[in-house]
Amino acid sequence: MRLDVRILDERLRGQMPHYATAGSAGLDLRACLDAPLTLAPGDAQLIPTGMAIHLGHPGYAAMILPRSGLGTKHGIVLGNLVGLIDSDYQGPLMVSCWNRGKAAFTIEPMERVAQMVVVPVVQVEMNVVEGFEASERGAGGFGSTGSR
Ligand SMILES: O=c1ccn([C@H]2C[C@H](O)[C@@H](COP(=O)(O)OP(=O)(O)OP(=O)(O)O)O2)c(=O)[nH]1
Ligand SMILES: [Mg+2]
Repeated sequence: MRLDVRILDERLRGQMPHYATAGSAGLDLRACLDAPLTLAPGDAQLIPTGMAIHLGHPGYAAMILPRSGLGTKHGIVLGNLVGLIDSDYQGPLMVSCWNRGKAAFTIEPMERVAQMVVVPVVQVEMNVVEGFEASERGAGGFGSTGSR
């Protein structure tokens, strides 16, 4: 599908988020920083991606997720764990970068810091009931099926 995007940082032109391979799910988002940003262990900073998107239909959302390399090798994940972008949001797309590691990490301007996945959404209407039709699981959870 086509996604309306506004470029807010001219440096993005020519390096717009794109699918790195034919089968990629995520579009890498760049840190539109003016200077390198060092995150001390435990620090989080909201970083602009240099663009705004408008999904424009309640049947879609976008999720911002960590990149696995940065997350596992350097502890750079997201301050909100997952970013959820509403279909009617038109403001600057931001990434909260959190250094959950033990060493400082420097994010360079225009480095790819996270990835965005567009997903389908079902909006529901709450239907209040007194009880549920029986299911195989019922209220079992939190390991109820065993751990091995
Ligand atoms: O990582 C993120 C998370 C959110 N947003 C933007 C898009 C999203 O549609 C909006 C609101 O996000 P959310 O609903 O998660 O935050 P909130 O704290 O509930 O704010 P609001 O009261 O504005 O909904 O902020 C981002 O740019 N990056
Ligand atoms: Mg909200």
